Amino acid sequence: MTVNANPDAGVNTWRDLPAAQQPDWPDPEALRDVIAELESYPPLVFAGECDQLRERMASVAKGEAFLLQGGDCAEAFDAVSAEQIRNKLKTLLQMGAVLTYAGSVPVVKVGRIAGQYSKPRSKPTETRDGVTLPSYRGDSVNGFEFTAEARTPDPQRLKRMYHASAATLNLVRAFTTGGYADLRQVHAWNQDFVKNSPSGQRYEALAREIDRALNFMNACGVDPEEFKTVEFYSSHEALILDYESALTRVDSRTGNLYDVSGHMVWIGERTRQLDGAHIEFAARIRNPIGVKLGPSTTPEDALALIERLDPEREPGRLTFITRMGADKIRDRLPTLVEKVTASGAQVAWVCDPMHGNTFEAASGHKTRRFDDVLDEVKGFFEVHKGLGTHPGGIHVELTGDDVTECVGGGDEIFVDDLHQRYETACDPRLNRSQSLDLAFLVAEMYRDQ
Ligand SMILES: O=C[C@H](O)[C@H](O)COP(=O)(O)O
Ligand SMILES: C=C(OP(=O)(O)O)C(=O)O
Repeated sequence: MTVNANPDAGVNTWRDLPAAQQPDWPDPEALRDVIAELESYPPLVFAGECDQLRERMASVAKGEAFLLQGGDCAEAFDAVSAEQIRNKLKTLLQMGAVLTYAGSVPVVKVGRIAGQYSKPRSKPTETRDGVTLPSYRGDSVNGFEFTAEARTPDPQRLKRMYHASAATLNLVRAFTTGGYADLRQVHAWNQDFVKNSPSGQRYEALAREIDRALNFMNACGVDPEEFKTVEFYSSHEALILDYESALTRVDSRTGNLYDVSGHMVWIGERTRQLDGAHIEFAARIRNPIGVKLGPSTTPEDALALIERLDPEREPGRLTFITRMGADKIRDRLPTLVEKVTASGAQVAWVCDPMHGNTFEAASGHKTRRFDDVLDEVKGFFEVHKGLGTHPGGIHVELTGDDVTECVGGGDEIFVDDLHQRYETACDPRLNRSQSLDLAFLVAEMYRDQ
């Protein structure tokens, strides 16, 4: 059970510090009313589930498990549909099955889902044809449409984020525990991918091996019930601190604070200032925490983050999600990993191969090359292999739909195809086939490791 946090519990200490990337809410009183209402809402997740994920992440940090974290760049209110949620989940489960088999380790499955509604932006405003308006900051803040009305931050959207997250999580829980996620079913989807897509055929041998392994388990009399459910967790960037702190509660078992808006939350590259509000907020809660580390991160930054967020050096508490770019990972990551390892901290190292590899195509679309994404993951594995440390997982922006946002992949998307189904509201995602491609290729890398 969690109960509302009283102000003395430390949930609001971030308010005294500079908070980057917060919206300019036009009406502070309206915001206060929304916060008060959110504070009265029931938790979206239980503190005990966050503890369980922290234990799973401890296995990742110790080299005994692999993290698969993925989902939309920005979830959208009008995409809270059974079909879209199912497609995303299905893709993640298919990727998870391949990685589990090839890596022979448990795969911890975490969605960028049920709360990923807020976006940090490079620029506070956007100008089109001489008109300047606030940038789109995610459906939790303002609308995507380029009109003054849509772009004005509206705190009522924070309540919509809560309800959209609740509806999504409800369906995810139903799918993952109600039989839809049965491993044999997931494997059958993978067999379809291998059989029916040109890129899938390259993975026929691996798919056949998985098939034989499942048949073997069956023949050994493994209880089919064992295959029926899957552990799946939610995560999002803890960006809008008024929302995150309104959903922070005291766990009645331990007296600790938990952000019950999601199981795991992460702090982004643009908001991880050591003396800033986001790190202060993250330091107060007991959820497993991720921090994004871009190419400018120094070993001193990483060690200071550990000191603030994981003073007890507890495996599972802190995950470093590196997003260096394919051209920098082999140069920047080794020193970070070396110095952190030498300090005795046991963090989980996870590779986000998306955010360091974005560029603008001639058509004006923001895109990423599948080959760069793959190369960053390769670099990540190489660095860890060289240092004898554990490549703990991948963090990917993806969708279960056949969008055309990233170029390349086995069923190749060309720059000229980008306009066909470019649906993201912010950054380009891997589509279903590119995501499965990535899973099979990462599985091969994990094996070689
Ligand atoms: O998803 C991450 C960030 O929100 C995004 O990369 C920022 O994009 P921008 O540079 O278009 O603002
Ligand atoms: C904004 C994001 O990433 P980063 O903080 O690494 O730029 C993100 O993952 O949505």
